[in-house]
Amino acid sequence: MNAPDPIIRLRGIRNQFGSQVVHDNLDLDVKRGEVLGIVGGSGTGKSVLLRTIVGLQTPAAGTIEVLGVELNSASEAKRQAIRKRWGVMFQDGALFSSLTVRENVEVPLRDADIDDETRRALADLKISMSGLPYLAGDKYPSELSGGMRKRAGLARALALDPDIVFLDEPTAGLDPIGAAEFDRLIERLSDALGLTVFMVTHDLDSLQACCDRIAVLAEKKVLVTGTMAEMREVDHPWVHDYFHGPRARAALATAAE
Ligand SMILES: Nc1ncnc2c1ncn2[C@@H]1O[C@H](COP(=O)(O)OP(=O)(O)OP(=O)(O)O)[C@@H](O)[C@H]1O
Repeated sequence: MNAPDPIIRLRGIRNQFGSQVVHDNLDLDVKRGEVLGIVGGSGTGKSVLLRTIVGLQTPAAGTIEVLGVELNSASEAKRQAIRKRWGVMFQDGALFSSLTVRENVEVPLRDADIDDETRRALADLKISMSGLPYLAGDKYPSELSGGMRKRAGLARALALDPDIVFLDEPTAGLDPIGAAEFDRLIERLSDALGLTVFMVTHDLDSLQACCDRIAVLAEKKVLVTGTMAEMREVDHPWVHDYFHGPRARAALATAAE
């Protein structure tokens, strides 16, 4: 069987802020159905890369193809249609504070041609899929813990039954038990829904627990991609230190338990 086309295909991406070049000639393929972890030192442009793919940052050069559509040359209508095929969960959940959790999850569904009751039921379904208690739908973001806010952000990202979800540091700020639960949730959702997950993370436990592949950002590009085991064989100072450091050893030991 031929390998499936990449669901996301980046070629020659350049991002620059003033004289600071963040990405230069960056290429990346994300395969359909995989959970891809994006790692790299602080400031290597992981979040900028995520923002570039979802259209919040316009690159100075390069092409971004999602689901076979080159976004920068596509018509606005085509771009809009592709945008509905993905969901994004930002670090703090990025919820509207004046709306309840259910209303937040309903926001992406507002343009859909469905009645209020169906919209509400769909929102409740995504809330429960994200592991939140049923009553959480009536709460405001300020009434939730950080971990629950992240789950609410995930529920909103899942609102339109996306093909792809983008997660920016989903386990940052969670305690180890909450982080491990979140990893399991991502793994389950990806398996059950065939979701492609693009996850920016610093969390070696997450990489070990739920990523099929890892892409390392360094030297302004995707330096290397591969499995956790393959990363441990890479001869590059940052990659070596990261995947052989004490935290990597702890993550491997936890996974082996
Ligand atoms: N809107 C912006 N204007 C100017 N510089 C920016 C902007 N957004 C990002 N940068 C710069 O681009 C670089 C990459 O930022 P980015 O947030 O993507 O890094 P990161 O790899 O996600 O880092 P971290 O792991 O610390 O979150 C940083 O030096 C940052 O200051």
